[in-house]
Amino acid sequence: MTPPSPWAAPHPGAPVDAVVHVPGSKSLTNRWLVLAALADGPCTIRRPLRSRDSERMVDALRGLGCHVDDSSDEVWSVVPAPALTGGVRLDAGQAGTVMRFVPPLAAMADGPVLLDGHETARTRPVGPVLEALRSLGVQVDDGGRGTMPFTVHGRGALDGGEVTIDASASSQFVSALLLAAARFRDGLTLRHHGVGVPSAAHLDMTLQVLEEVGVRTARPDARTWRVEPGPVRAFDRSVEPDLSSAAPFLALAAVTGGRVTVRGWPPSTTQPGAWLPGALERMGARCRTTTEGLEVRGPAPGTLHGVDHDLSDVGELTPVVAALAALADRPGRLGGVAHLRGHETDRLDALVTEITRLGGRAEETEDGLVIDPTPLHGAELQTYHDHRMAMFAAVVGAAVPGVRVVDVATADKTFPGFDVAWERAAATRLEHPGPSR
Ligand SMILES: O=C(O)C1=C[C@@H](OP(=O)(O)O)[C@@H](O)[C@H](O)C1
Ligand SMILES: C=C(OP(=O)(O)O)C(=O)O
Repeated sequence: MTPPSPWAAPHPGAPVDAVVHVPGSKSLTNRWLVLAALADGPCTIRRPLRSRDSERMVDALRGLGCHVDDSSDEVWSVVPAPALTGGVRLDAGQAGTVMRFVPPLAAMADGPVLLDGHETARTRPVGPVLEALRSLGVQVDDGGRGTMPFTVHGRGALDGGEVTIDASASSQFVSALLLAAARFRDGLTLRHHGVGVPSAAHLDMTLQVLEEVGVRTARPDARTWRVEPGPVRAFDRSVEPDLSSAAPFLALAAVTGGRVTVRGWPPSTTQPGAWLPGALERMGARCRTTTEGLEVRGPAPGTLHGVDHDLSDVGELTPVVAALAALADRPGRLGGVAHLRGHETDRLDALVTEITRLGGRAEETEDGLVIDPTPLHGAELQTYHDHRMAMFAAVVGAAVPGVRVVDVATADKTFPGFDVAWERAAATRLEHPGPSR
């Protein structure tokens, strides 16, 4: 059911005690889908994320001739096309993973592939991926903009070779090329020039999934990746819960002085969410792994510490971390995330605007934000078609009465039913609040 807009963000006013189950990882689901399209046989993806971003990837694969059976919520099967087919128009929606990961597949299709998306996605950068394909001999028509819409004129096959790009605006440029490169005749040597590549966690994830399907990769130096040519082995894989979708729920424990357990937290993972327990502990929360998952216990309300965070490896978590920073006991600096200006919205600008609307103090820096916590008041918050701005607003609303959220349903980019899961968690109460259980 579509939630009302504006949606009244629940304000528990007491410590919560929730056990939550979050949907599968967007980043892993869409990587497995891409690899399935390139695999040497039928593949099985268990516990996938079904959301706007993964639906756009499924549609793209079907458009390229793959058979995807997603009738079950538990298990999807993908039969790769004998040869990827062109002559198709694909819709990336708002999904960065679709607009960046699909062009290298399109380059191996047997005809033109037009990729377009949601109007907010038409300003997001794709240029370095398109330039890389051009330098590998593929014709790409993008009107010189480096954004959607564009047409990749598939050639059936690519020789691969050596390519240099500037991936400072998105790690997804690197992931896109690496994911497809084993199917290039000569594989790929990819070099980055420019300031650093953000989101190291997602790059590790790309190398990890490639290894799991038998693709040989190497990292000769910090700015170079090598993918050897070879088959992508057919696979049967389960998708981890999305730890970035779990982040607001962990924050709910932190800001209410309550307890939240996220079920199925993986013992080891390449997801950026692996960074969260350490960061929450530095802010005064306590985290431990139980038989159920990861449990976070928040400090007494009002005592969450403001600390500085380098988010360069885990930029996706910034909006939730910004909510925590705005509710902390002293200023905190969030750095390493200049590229968030090119996300679903300009997230640095959006966060400053919304924190200011709440009566708080925040400023943009060259590569992030400085947040100086002050007492906040209720307000109607905008979400800018950005799922993570909806999650930011929900976390603030858990600590500040009177927060209303415009278009909380936009969270369904990665978390369908976020509002219901949030209401349920926020309605729980810890029976014995206090420093220990
Ligand atoms: O590869 C991925 O799955 C992602 C990489 C990151 O992109 P950027 O490096 O553009 O931030 C992240 O923010 C995005 O949500 C998902
Ligand atoms: C930046 C994000 O998404 P995308 O995959 O569309 O880049 C995100 O999920 O925070």
